Amino acid sequence: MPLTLTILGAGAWGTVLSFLLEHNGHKIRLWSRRHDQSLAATLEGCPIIVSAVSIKGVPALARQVRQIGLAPGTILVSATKGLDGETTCLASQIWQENLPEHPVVVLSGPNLAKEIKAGLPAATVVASHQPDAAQTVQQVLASERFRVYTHHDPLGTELGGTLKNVVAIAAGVSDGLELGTNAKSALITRALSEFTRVGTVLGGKTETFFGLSGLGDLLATCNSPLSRNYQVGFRLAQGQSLETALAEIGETAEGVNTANVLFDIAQQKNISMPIAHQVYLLIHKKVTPSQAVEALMERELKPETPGA
Ligand SMILES: NC(=O)C1=CN([C@@H]2O[C@H](COP(=O)(O)OP(=O)(O)OC[C@H]3O[C@@H](n4cnc5c(N)ncnc54)[C@H](O)[C@@H]3O)[C@@H](O)[C@H]2O)C=CC1
Ligand SMILES: O=C(CO)COP(=O)(O)O
Repeated sequence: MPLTLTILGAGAWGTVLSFLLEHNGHKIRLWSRRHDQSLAATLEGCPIIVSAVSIKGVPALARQVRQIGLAPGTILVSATKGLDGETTCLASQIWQENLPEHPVVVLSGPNLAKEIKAGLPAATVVASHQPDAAQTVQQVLASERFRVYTHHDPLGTELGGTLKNVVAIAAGVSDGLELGTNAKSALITRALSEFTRVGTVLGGKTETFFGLSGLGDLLATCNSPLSRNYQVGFRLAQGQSLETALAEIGETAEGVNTANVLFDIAQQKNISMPIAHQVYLLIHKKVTPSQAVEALMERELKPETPGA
């Protein structure tokens, strides 16, 4: 049955999600902070609200939506991949705190917006503690060009999509320095162990990090110049400053903020995150790209323990 749905955030991802939903026959109200639109009117009567704003916009927007109020049963879908700098919370946690009575569904997967916009096939995950809500979103969003899987681990699903952005910066550095395929394979594999380690401490399930929203998204973003986070790393390796790289990319690269928040989390919880640590040092100009590689290669020798 065709529905009227709201998408909050008219950036690259919000726009492509609206194309996918319109393709399935649904009517879309696309809200942007830049347009003179009433948020209350945009939300009214919509059974599903999709948020695709950058993490920095989520806390204020979630408070606004709470003040307006939603009809009982309205589902909130969070498509943001980031960590809030102030609270270290994920976007879905911010939404759930503000909308405690409403089902929250996390949407995350290897989903480079430009490929999906071009009509290329892709798959994603919708995860929630409320399986009915995840199934509803699956039915509404799935099509012959966008395969949607449900999942029961929203925290792990969202962490996979969020943590891989930091690794994508490192992968961009690796390619920018022309370190070759062996180096990048090692980087991606060790990074998967690293983010499984922090992800499970934060409450995600180990197996989730080996699925579409973990390994899947890691492979997509670490191997595609379409990834803005990869582009940040690539440009840093070519000698651009972070400020120039971000300005030229022009869209959100969540990995930069995530590296900062992750550094605080790793310190607080005493978790070893060597790759994320070097990314943090690099974006703060404490090491050069070559020094970051050297530091990773010269760490104390140890046995390999995949996934840990
Ligand atoms: N572009 C992609 O391929 C994908 C992006 N994502 C995630 O979706 C989120 C949005 O990314 P994009 O649309 O690509 O970025 P974008 O830079 O194209 O758009 C960002 C959106 O967030 C809004 N926004 C930014 N700061 C805000 C603030 N302070 N208050 C309110 N709204 C604010 C902007 O107005 C815009 O609508 C990010 O978390 C990203 O990681 C997830 C999957 C794929
Ligand atoms: O999350 C994404 C693909 O799944 C988009 O990656 P970037 O934000 O690095 O472009």
